[in-house]
Amino acid sequence: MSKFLIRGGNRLSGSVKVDGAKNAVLPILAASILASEGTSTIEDVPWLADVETISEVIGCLGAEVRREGDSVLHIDSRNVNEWIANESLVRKMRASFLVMGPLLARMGKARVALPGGCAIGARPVDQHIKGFQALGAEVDVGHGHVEARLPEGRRLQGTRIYLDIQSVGATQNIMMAASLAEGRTIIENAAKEPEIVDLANYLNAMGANVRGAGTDVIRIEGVESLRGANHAVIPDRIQAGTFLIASAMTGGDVYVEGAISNHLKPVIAKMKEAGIQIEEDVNGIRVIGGPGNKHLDVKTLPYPGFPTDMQAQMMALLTVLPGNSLVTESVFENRFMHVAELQRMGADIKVEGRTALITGVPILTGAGVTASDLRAGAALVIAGLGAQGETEVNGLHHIDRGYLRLEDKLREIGADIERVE
Ligand SMILES: CC(=O)N[C@H]1[C@@H](OP(=O)(O)OP(=O)(O)OC[C@H]2O[C@@H](n3ccc(=O)[nH]c3=O)[C@H](O)[C@@H]2O)O[C@H](CO)[C@@H](O)[C@@H]1O
Ligand SMILES: C=C(OP(=O)(O)O)C(=O)O
Repeated sequence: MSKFLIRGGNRLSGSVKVDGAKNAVLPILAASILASEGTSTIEDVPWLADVETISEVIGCLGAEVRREGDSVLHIDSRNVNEWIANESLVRKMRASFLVMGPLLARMGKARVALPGGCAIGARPVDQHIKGFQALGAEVDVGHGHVEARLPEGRRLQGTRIYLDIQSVGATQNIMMAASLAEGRTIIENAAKEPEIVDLANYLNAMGANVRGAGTDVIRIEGVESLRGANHAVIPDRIQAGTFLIASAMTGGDVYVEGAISNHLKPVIAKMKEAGIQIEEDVNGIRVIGGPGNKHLDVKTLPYPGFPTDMQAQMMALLTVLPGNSLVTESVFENRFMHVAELQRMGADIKVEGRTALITGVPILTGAGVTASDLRAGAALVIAGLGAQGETEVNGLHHIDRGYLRLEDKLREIGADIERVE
């Protein structure tokens, strides 16, 4: 088992480059199996554990996935001929469920294991299923699987779908399926995340007709077939936000190259509110100083609200801001697993339901801690960078799902961090 050893206290400084977004590339690779002609070339692909998993999932369905260099993938999906996704791979990663919509549209039937919950919540897929049913599929849920079928010889039928929750994954799965449906589909109360826009851009490059992505009404005119296309993945706003907060935690001066400030508005606004200096330009974001001198209230919400995927990292920073800060997690019901670990490092946090009250302490102290999920892990690394003494972060497989060479990147900007086996 590997772990990070972090000796806290170094001020971070310099420039760090953002990779392509994990949460954009996963649906894009799922969508690539919609192409019955041509090949896709996807650039700025971060070769993360999750990206490897989705590549294996589509590989088992008959797609040929070839890596070129560090960040390019070529996908040939012409021979996709399987309709059952590999169960052990799906169980490994929830986002594998995103192959359900494309498979159903391409093959007329699909079976994918129920992804189940994880450390942050139960994470049901009822909105995905509601979408497939509205598009004309018969859906059975049982024995740990979701199976969807179209009547013999029929295509999915365009329809109007109102999502009860602005679910990112359900919006993506329905968008992908509807791209090959007969007629027009309208998704109302759709999620508006930048990763949805990126998926729509890729689908449109494949020959789909998706309009309105990034708003809460998405219109999709179905087409008969899609072809492979070239696409460059958007920068990872969560990785970028993690570096911004890591720098602030150490009172550093870091330029996060490639970060799109428009995608990070709520994070930047909160950091400025805490008294941290942030400079934005077209090529990136610079954060100067920190950790800040004023407590904050933060509530997670669907985009463009404060991202739940930045909640844990922000909480790490709040542990050392003066006064009482409040964090309300409204997207997932159980995303406070990092609290107990931050407490081990001296943080003063009380949790009541979905709200955490954080009373700032002057400094955290290094301790042995364990990541329970991806962003909890990032929060513990941030805490370790600012803490006095040595912090040992275990559970690195969670962190590796979403951060490429995190320790190398942090070391390049001055952190004292190493991975030991
Ligand atoms: C791979 C990926 O892109 N993951 C992101 C995606 O996850 P994911 O797509 O799973 O998140 P959703 O937006 O679907 O989930 C939001 C909320 O809706 C609930 N829900 C969702 C679907 C459904 O059918 N029924 C239902 O009740 C979930 O349990 C959760 O409480 O968006 C989340 C919210 O921004 C992020 O934290 C994840 O990092
Ligand atoms: C929760 C996350 O990912 P996933 O939906 O893949 O679990 C995340 O990226 O923070």
